[in-house]
Amino acid sequence: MNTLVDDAKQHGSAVGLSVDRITINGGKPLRGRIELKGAKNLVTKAMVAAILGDTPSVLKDVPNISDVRIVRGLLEVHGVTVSAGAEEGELILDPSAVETAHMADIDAHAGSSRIPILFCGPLLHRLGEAFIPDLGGCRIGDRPIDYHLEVLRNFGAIVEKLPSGIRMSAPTGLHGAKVSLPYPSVGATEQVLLTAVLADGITELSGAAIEPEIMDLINILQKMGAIITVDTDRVIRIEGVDKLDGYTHRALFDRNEAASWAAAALATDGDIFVGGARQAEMLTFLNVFRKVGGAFEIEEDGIRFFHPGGELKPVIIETDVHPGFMTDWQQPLVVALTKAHGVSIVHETVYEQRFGFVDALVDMGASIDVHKECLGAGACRFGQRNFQHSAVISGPSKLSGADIEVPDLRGGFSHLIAALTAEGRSTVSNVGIIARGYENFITKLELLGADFELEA
Ligand SMILES: CC(=O)N[C@H]1[C@@H](OP(=O)(O)OP(=O)(O)OC[C@H]2O[C@@H](n3ccc(=O)[nH]c3=O)[C@H](O)[C@@H]2O)O[C@H](CO)[C@@H](O)[C@@H]1O
Ligand SMILES: C=C(OP(=O)(O)O)C(=O)O
Repeated sequence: MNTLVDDAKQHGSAVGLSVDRITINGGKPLRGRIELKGAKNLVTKAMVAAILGDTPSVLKDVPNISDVRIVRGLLEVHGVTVSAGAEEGELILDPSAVETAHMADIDAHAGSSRIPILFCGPLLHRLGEAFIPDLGGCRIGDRPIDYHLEVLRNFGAIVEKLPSGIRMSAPTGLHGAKVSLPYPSVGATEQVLLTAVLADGITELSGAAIEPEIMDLINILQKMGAIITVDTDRVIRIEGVDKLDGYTHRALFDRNEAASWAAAALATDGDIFVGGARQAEMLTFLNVFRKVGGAFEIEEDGIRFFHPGGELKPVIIETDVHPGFMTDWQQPLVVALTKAHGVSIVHETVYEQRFGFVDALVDMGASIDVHKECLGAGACRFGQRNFQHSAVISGPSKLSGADIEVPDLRGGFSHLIAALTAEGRSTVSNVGIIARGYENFITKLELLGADFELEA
């Protein structure tokens, strides 16, 4: 079987989604209210952090998405007992049996998520060794792990690459280090945090990523007993401690999901109240949303995103690390930009191959050209390197229904939006991939009044 189809089925079935395809009758505005839970990009890391505690942790607002299921499976293989708490979306993670678990089944869970790499530090602290199977995640570029491995070597880990994955050991323990990242990688920053908190001595990380999800992970680690200082200019200092306890924490809301539904409201001429969304973590998105012609109202319990009428306007966006315009926001927004009057440019500077999803939009009638030149304010790491990383979107275009296949998580959500705005019927297949990061997206579409049928 084709791996993409296989992946889509696995992700879908992990959350009880038994359909592969949705047939959508487009042209109906999405209207109504949906509720967010915790961020995929925080919750999965918070689950790993529980391994570091001497006592159980309680994580609230955990979404029912397949990446959470995968991390849960990995934790259980490592001896962490994971059970449901009293409230919906609450997980209790008890790491007391990690030392006695055996690691024979580990590659049963390989290949579906990028999180296994973050088990290294916690397992090295608890067991003195770790084995990391091949990593999954969205195919949006090469996604190397060189920064992670270099960071772990700096802490004193011995890294051995095997055909089946990577084996690590720390025969003399892990020691605080001065670490500098060549690019503010989210994952590598988390690697440093999860390793440094129990390492012997002080760690100074420069070139750190400072995404809100990382700040929330720091909140969690501090609750556990860690000492972490966030300085100006992307410097984070961690004073290693001897032991950490479990935590109780309500996860930060999923700002990527919020931005996706906001884009859906705009593209479909709709009006969606996204319960749980907050302004502070979405400032950059909200500015762009307003410049395109979208409107929003910030309430205590969420944000209402709507199309206020009138023409949408083109924008020039450059994706970037926080506090820039997040790379995971561009795909859903590009669909709305196909309706803007004029030429928009999206310069993708975080991942080198994140425009695979536009082919389907072009088949549906969008006018989008992708270029290898840097068409943003400045050159990025991908300039002069043959990566098609700048998109020029000329609008407005009328999209027509088509048969389209979901290529990755955010590209998949943008395909759903495209089908919802298009004239006529579209069939979107491999929708299981969307379950990696969007909880109950089918139910939410129903709540918002979308006209669709599910196909097995
Ligand atoms: C599960 C999770 O939280 N995923 C998010 C995380 O991914 P992830 O943590 O994988 O992304 P990174 O921030 O690490 O990647 C950013 C850039 O650094 C490069 N790089 C990274 C590590 C490394 O060892 N070597 C290297 O070259 C990557 O190829 C990429 O070009 O941040 C991305 C950027 O905000 C988001 O799009 C993802 O949704
Ligand atoms: C790229 C993404 O996730 P991951 O890093 O898990 O593949 C995403 O959330 O859009």
